[in-house]
Amino acid sequence: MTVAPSNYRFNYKPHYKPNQLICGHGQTAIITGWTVRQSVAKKLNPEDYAVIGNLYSPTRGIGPLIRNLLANTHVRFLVILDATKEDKNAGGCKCLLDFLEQGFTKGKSDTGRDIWVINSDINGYIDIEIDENALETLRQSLDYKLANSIKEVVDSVEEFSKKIYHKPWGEPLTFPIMESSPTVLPGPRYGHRIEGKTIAETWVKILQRIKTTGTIRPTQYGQWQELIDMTAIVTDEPLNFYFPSPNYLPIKREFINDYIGQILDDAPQKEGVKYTYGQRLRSWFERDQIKQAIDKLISDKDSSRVVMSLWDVKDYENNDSPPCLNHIWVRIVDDELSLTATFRSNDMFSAWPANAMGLRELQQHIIEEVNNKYQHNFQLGPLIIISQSAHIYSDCWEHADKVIETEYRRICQQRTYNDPSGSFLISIKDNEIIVEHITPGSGEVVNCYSGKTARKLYQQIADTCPSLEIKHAMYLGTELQKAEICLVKNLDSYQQDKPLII
Ligand SMILES: O=c1ccn([C@H]2C[C@H](O)[C@@H](COP(=O)(O)O)O2)c(=O)[nH]1
Repeated sequence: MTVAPSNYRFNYKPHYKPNQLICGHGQTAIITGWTVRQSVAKKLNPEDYAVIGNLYSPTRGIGPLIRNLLANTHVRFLVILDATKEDKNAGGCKCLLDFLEQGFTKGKSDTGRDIWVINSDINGYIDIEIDENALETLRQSLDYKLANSIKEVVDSVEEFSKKIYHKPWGEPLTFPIMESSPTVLPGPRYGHRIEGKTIAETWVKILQRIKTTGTIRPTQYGQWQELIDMTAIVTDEPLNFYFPSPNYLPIKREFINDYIGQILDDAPQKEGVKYTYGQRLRSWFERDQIKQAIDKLISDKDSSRVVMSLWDVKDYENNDSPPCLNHIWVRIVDDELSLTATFRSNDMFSAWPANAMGLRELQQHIIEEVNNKYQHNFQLGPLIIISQSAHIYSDCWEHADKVIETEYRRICQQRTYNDPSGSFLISIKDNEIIVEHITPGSGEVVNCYSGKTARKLYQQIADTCPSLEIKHAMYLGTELQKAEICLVKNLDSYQQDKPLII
């Protein structure tokens, strides 16, 4: 602290968000949270404050605020107005206070970038490009007061401005801003459901899902991108397998012919030779589990006990390559035989297509045997694969991106209108929007909604039918809004799927 030179007057120079700040000439920065900054400014003399600005969000706002403070080292005081309900909800002011009082630690952003995380119950971030020592010096150099009202802000600013002139705490500092375009989008980590007609189509959708929303994390094999408990449902893979032309799958038909034996056929146990799935299924537990499954279905086609186990409890001991495929379950419902396989760990780029084809072959083998012995004609149902750690290794990311680029859009353009949740017929009657929910097959009406606004109706429909397909749900939203416009404007021209004529 030094004695004030008689004519000191600072100019605050905002580097970030300049048009959102009210600048003055003092040494006190005022953070108004969600309170309108102009309503604070008009009670103060610009000679007494350095800057007045809002802080809405702890995740996006504290970073630029701190960058500006580092570039204006004459600011030695902060007054933080944490007054409104919005402030408490957003937590920005509280988080800023925690930065000053408790500091920060290195961590990761949502998209996996390194970042300084404020030591707070509230998520608050500061760019990693800002030097740690500079942040520490800033924390030590600022005196601050919390205010609950504009009056308290005015009192605190007056008190600070009476204080003796403080020397700037250092040279102004600026740090580069990394323009990173995040590659990972937010999304649920657990339990994705992906459906496709063929293994090839399902695979492309899997790659897209993991590459866009999977978590990037280090593993003993290097980095991978991962989602947990991904359920892939292949509905119509043909008997002799669909190989696209040109073939974008990571395997050829010849490889599959050989690989199928590894799932269906027994193999002798030899020391030092890795297990095969066939061996685990046919002999490892001193019984032929595939045969057991077939016999069980023949004796009780409705059984829900048709299970094959591949994980051996001894796999924890002396096995540095325990099986990835752990559990198979077969079920007949409505004369349709489905097979569900669970992998504890699944390399979705390189291994999943072969795993899926091998399992489809097993499913076909079971249905043939059951049909032969049972003199019945059970149909081939879906193949369902639950991949618990569904991952793509980093050395395949580029290749995966290429497959997504060329194939994913094409697959998305194949429009189908067969949402198993059914369809909705929208009309206007007696000054209300009427929505009839009909079954996918015979079109029977199973429910009816009515209301005057799209919002009320979409909320009801979404709550009642939460498994609607996403494109179908979005389409419904647009149709309901069209119907509402017709209702409000007294037009009797609403026709589902037809352009709105105003
Ligand atoms: O049929 C298989 C066999 C192996 N893997 C992959 C999954 C993992 O990436 C790796 C095995 O590693 P561990 O989980 O056993 O460490 O091989 C498969 O995806 N399918």
